[in-house]
Amino acid sequence: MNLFIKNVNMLENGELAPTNIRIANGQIEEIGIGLSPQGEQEIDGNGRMIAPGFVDVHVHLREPGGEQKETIESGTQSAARGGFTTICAMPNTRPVPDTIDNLERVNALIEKNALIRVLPYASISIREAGKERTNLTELKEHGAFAFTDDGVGIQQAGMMYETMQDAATLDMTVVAHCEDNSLIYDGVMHEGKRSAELGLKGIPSIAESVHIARDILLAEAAGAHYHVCHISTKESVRVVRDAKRAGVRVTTEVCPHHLLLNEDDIPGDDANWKMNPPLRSKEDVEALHEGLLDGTIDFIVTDHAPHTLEEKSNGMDKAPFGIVGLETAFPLLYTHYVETGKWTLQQLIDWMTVKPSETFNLPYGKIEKGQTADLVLLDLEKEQEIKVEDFLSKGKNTPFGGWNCKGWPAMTIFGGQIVWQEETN
Ligand SMILES: NC(=O)N[C@@H](CC(=O)O)C(=O)O
Ligand SMILES: [Zn+2]
Ligand SMILES: [Zn+2]
Repeated sequence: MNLFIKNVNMLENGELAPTNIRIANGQIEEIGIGLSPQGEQEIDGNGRMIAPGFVDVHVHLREPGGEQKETIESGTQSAARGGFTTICAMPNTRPVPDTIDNLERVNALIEKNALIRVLPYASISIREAGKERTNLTELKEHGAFAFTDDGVGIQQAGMMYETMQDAATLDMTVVAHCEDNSLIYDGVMHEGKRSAELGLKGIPSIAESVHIARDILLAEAAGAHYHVCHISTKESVRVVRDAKRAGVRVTTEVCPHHLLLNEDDIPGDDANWKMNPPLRSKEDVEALHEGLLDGTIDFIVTDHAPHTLEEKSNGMDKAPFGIVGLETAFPLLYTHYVETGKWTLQQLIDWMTVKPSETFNLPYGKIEKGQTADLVLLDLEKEQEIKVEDFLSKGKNTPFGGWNCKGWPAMTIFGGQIVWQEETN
């Protein structure tokens, strides 16, 4: 069924302007104020905003192997509810997509169960164990989006360097979770004032920044595109900024929670506040904001990391790292930064659509004639509390439960099909 989306507002040069969109055969066929329906199914936007479907290159879907936490089906439902139409699945699953067979298994599961586009990462090392490198050429041929061992850092500089050399030849990106294991000291939160107050072990900032500095020099030598995951410290921002100035092909991403929260917000020994990297200091958060605004940080990702209620009820010391994020990212950022005038709506939309797409050469994140019709209708006026029981994700692990936000997705369209819409009564 073709769609005619009428009475919507679209960003044009930073301003919202009324328009209509005709969708045929899954693609955007026409955009314009003067259009009228030609027998398509009509959707009345009622003046709400239409944006490109969001793109998130950092999502943990847990399948195969972690289906009690999330599945490709529940994770993509959650993504659709959050307004996302393209997500990239991290490879810290069981098995890890580290061989052709294991990657093809993921491809088959995506084909069968995904509601939106899922692009799978393949790993850098076998089982993400950091011992033996995977065959990047084969994994690229079988559809790997990029290469990463997210969840752990690559400890050996030599392994990272060889990976980057291969990736440069293959024109692929190396995506890095930066964490030097010799600098973690069994920490469960940021090492600072708050960890001392709570009597919990801290992860120092250098565990991240030292790895980024090392990798930037390796990327320069190898001539590879190197992308830093979930940047969180002020030193990391400085190092990436300097590297960009020096002409190194480095890009990076930041998560909503690292922009919105700092260590002082952690109320106590509650694992809904435990994630990797941890919530850092106020100064770190300020540096992340500066980095985003000056282009050092390229875009926003959720690092959606679902875990079970049981695992997360074990306190900071024992619970796994990670929080969910797909269903709260846009409302949280819209409410706290666009509504308050700190960012423009265009900036936020770009950081969630066209910027990640451009960084990874993906043909998504824009509303243009001939583009695949991946769209989200946003109700910027709708105000509602974040209720974990409403999440379509199996993961309910978030520190944002009970927060009141504006700017909720009302409908998500993927490839010209409605894949999610808010319940109206
Ligand atoms: N971010 C997290 O705290 N956890 C992630 C792993 C990761 O992104 O490093 C997970 O897989 O649970
Ligand atoms: Zn990570
Ligand atoms: Zn991650």
